[in-house]
Amino acid sequence: MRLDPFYLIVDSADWIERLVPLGVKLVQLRIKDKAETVLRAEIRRAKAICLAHGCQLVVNDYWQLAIDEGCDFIHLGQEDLVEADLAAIRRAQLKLGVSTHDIAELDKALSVKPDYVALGPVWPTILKKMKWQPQGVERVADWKRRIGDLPLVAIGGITAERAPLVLEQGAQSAAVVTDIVLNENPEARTREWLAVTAAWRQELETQVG
Ligand SMILES: Cc1ncc(COP(=O)(O)OP(=O)(O)O)c(N)n1
Ligand SMILES: Cc1nc(C(=O)O)sc1CCOP(=O)(O)O
Ligand SMILES: [Mg+2]
Repeated sequence: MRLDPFYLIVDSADWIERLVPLGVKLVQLRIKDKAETVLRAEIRRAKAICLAHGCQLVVNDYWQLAIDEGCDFIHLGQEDLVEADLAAIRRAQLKLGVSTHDIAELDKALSVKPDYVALGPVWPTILKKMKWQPQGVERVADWKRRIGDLPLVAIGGITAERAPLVLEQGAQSAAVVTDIVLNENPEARTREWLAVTAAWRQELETQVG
């Protein structure tokens, strides 16, 4: 499986409506602390927008809602994995991305045969409080050596300027939240991300044919 080198993460279908039409091809809907009716409506809207724009939607955390709403890709962290019904996820043929922060978590992630592994935080992040020290770009290369052909996603403190650094170290995709959504011009910043990741996207298109 190939992932677009630019992995946008946002917390609403409004953001998806605003940024996906600019050419984003991989987006995660990461919503926290909302009622199920709201989550369902957001997932449904996000799915329709992504379908119209040829963008892969990844639903964070809510694997059951993703199945119910006919989505095909979820992201789960280590704590999410404890609760998740992996058999149901497999039966529904959902692709699965899993977060990792150390070797024990990587072993756990690999044991569930994910479709990608995410490593973070590569740099300090302001999005959420994390107990992990920044991993650094060398750790991205180390993770890639450990997981071989399995796609690697780098996350945490990534900016348009830093994205090439993780892609050069073997990450297939660089995930981003605040560098875009807190930018004074998110549309312009999204275009910058598309531009700085274009070489890796082109390589992907050549491989896919
Ligand atoms: C691509 C990607 N990587 C890591 C995460 C973090 O997942 P998790 O550890 O479950 O934390 P929350 O995002 O749910 O707070 C992610 N969402 N996406
Ligand atoms: C949601 C998330 N998960 C991480 C991990 O390391 O698992 S870092 C992170 C935050 C990413 O946001 P930003 O691009 O603003 O730093
Ligand atoms: Mg989670």
